[in-house]
Amino acid sequence: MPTDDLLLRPATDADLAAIVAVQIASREAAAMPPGIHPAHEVTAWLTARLATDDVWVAESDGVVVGYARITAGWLDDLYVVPERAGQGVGSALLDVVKAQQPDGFCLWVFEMNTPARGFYARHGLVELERTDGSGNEEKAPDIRMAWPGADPLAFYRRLIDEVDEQLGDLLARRAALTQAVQAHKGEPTRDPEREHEIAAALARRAPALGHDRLSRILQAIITESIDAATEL
Ligand SMILES: O=C(O)C(=O)C[C@]1(C(=O)O)C=C[C@@H](O)C=C1
Repeated sequence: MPTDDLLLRPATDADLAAIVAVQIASREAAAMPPGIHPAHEVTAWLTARLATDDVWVAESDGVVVGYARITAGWLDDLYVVPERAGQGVGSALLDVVKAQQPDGFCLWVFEMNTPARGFYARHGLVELERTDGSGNEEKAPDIRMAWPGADPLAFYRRLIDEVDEQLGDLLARRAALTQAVQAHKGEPTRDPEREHEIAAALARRAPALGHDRLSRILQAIITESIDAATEL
């Protein structure tokens, strides 16, 4: 069916039941881990989200066939009923999302969901980072993708600034711990075996960087932490 029959409009409270049904049907048919919330919990969740988030529906002949849910900088949900998959409904909704978030946005997609990953890649989204799934409810590996918007450099720099806020806090905490151990030892001493173990642990969390690079990064962090304490 062509997409010229589609009406794209902001959702209203009256769309709640339809949106819940779209999400459940779409998830069941998609290459995703099974939903872990029963319908009444999905309903409660989306009721609250409708009040706060920017939700758009795609309507065909008066029937909601897909929806997108947006929060600042994120596309949180994009679901299309299985009967209308591959017919441009998702693309039309994604165009709405791009128009609503011209400065770019991120989303999480399950690694196993290769059709969705291909769809997003075809629409200009890029892969940013991967997780082992330990941080999501389904415990399934996922991928953060991004559409970098009108000014990609500014978009990526904003994301770097967000991560560096956390990195700065972590470096301050780590330096304080190095300094505490060194103070306990009484004089600055290095323990290469211990540093090797730490680099190995870091490499398990950041395999793309690998042991040798992380070892050099760790060296710099420890050396600078010790130096900072001696300069106090
Ligand atoms: O564990 C120690 O012995 C420390 O002094 C701490 C620390 C670190 O900051 O992790 C610093 C220097 C050593 O070479 C090894 C590790």
